[in-house]
Amino acid sequence: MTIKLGVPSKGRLMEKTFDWFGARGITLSRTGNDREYSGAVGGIAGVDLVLLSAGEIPRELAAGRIHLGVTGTDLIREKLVQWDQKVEPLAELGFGQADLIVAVPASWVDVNTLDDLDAAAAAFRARHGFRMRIATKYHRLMRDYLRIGGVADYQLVDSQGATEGTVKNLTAEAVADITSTGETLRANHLKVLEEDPVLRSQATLFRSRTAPMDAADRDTLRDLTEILRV
Ligand SMILES: Nc1ncnc2c1ncn2[C@@H]1O[C@H](COP(=O)(O)OP(=O)(O)OP(=O)(O)O)[C@@H](O)[C@H]1O
Ligand SMILES: O=P(O)(O)OC[C@H]1O[C@H](OP(=O)(O)OP(=O)(O)O)[C@H](O)[C@@H]1O
Repeated sequence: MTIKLGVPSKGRLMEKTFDWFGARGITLSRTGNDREYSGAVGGIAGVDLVLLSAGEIPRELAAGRIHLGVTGTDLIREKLVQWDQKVEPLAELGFGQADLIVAVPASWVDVNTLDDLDAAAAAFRARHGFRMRIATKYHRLMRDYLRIGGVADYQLVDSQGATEGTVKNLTAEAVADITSTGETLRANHLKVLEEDPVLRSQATLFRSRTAPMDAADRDTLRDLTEILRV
């Protein structure tokens, strides 16, 4: 068999992942034309490159269809129940840093903390007859965080992209999303609550705890982790 390495198939994450492996003597490359999702691994035999959406890598690792995968810790924690039983983080890669935060309209001058948000949510429900809407794609992480933080009168609305626009579009009152420079939040007149982030994420190399391996695969994996020094 072979060791399957899952890597994001496009954008910044793909390029930086290729650079990170390249700096350690393992060359990852896309083969075929620009739109073909196939790739090659140089510097070691017995490893196949699998190009995948960053969001699907957690599921593929948990299902044991790939042995190693690069994705954000935010996606692992959001998508895998009891993530640490399914995957093991081998190395933080030092890019793709982003914080999962809660943000409200900058004009809400009385709302700066989670306690303030709870009070505002209760007032909102009394006034409007429905619960304050928080737009996010991080449903599991946010439900846990808001429960522990004591916020009750809210509803999550799903937003898979352009989440910061939901407030202006009147489909949500607040958002929970990742931020890096903060520019998207500022441009959409949103401010982050003063609490620590819900989660600090970065691109990380994970090992599947469930992917089947024969003796040759085990040798390959050991050689690869030695070359990568992880
Ligand atoms: N602005 C950003 N700065 C740094 N990291 C980011 C930024 N936006 C997203 N990320 C990180 O990149 C990873 C992939 O993000 P996302 O799920 O948005 O993927 P995508 O690029 O939309 O790809 P796909 O749609 O194929 O899954 C996540 O772990 C996320 O934390
Ligand atoms: O703090 P900033 O540096 O402004 O970056 C934050 C933005 O980056 C991500 O979006 P992405 O570009 O992945 O697009 P998306 O809206 O489709 O998720 C994230 O969802 C924010 O919208």
